[in-house]
Amino acid sequence: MTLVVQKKAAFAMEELNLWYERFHALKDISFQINKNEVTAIIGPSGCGKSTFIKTLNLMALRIPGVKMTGGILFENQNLVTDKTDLVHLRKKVGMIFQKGNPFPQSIYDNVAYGPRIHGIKKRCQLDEIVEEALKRVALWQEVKDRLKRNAFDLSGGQQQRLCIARAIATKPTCLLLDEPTSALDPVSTKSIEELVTELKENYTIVMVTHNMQQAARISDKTAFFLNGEVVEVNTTNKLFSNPEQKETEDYITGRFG
Ligand SMILES: Nc1ncnc2c1ncn2[C@@H]1O[C@H](COP(=O)(O)OP(=O)(O)OP(=O)(O)O)[C@@H](O)[C@H]1O
Repeated sequence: MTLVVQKKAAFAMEELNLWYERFHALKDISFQINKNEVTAIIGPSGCGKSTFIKTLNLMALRIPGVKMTGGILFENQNLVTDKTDLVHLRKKVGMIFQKGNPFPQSIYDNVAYGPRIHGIKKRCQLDEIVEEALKRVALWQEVKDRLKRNAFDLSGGQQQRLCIARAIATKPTCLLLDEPTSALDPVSTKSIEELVTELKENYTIVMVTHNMQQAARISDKTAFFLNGEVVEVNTTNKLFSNPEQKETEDYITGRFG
C-alpha cells in the first residue's frame, strides 16, 4: 500500500481496519488529520470513536484479540505494519482520558514521570520541565506552593489539567483526548476547552467528544463515525451547517444517537 500524504498531515489513515476477535469495529477508515488543528471525533455510542483514537498510539494493540490492517502513517512510518518504537510513539503522542487519572503520587512526580522515564535525572532540569508544563496548562499559580501534595487533593478540573501537563512534559507533537470533559462541571469544562484551543498552536489535537456543541466550539475539523465507518470528515463549520451526507444531518439534528 502506498499512502499519499499531504505535507500538513500528522496522521494519514488508509483503509484502516480493526477487529476485536471476530467483531469488525473499524472499517476501511481513510482520512488525514492535520498538524496544529483540533480534530473532533463524533458519533453515537459504540460507533468506534474510542477504538479509533486508541489506534493512533497503538494502545488498541494491547487488548488481547485485536487485529489491525491497513495504514496509519505517522512520521513517515506505517504504525500498523512497520516495526514501531512504542516508547518513542507514546512520547510523541500523549493521551488524556475521560477522567483525570493522575498517579497516586505528588503533583510534581506526576509531571516528572515521563521525563524521568526518558532518562532526565537532574533535579534542576526536572524542576524546569515541571514548572513549564504546569504553566502551559495554567495550573502553576494554583499549585506552586504544594507540589509535594498528593495529586488526588486537586479538584476534578485541576486533575484533568495536571494530566494534560503530564502528557506535554515529554514534549509530544500530538495529544489524544478521549472525552476529556465529560466528568467535569461547566466551569472546568470551559477552562479545558480554552486550553485545548490554545494548545493547538503547538500540538495536533484529536478529541473524542459526545458533546456536539463542544465539537462545534473548539474543533477545526470533525469526523463523524457510524457503525465503525467514517461517514464524513469536513471542516467543523461545514459539517454542522451544511453536511454532505444524510446520515450526518440525521445525527447532528438529533434524529438518532
Ligand atoms: N475490548 C473490547 N473487546 C470487544 N469489543 C469491544 C472492546 N472495546 C470496544 N468494543 C466494541 O467495539 C465497538 C466500538 O466501541 P468504542 O468503545 O470504540 O465505541 P465509542 O464510539 O467510543 O462508544 P462510547 O461513545 O459509548 O464510548 C462497540 O461495539 C464495543 O462494544
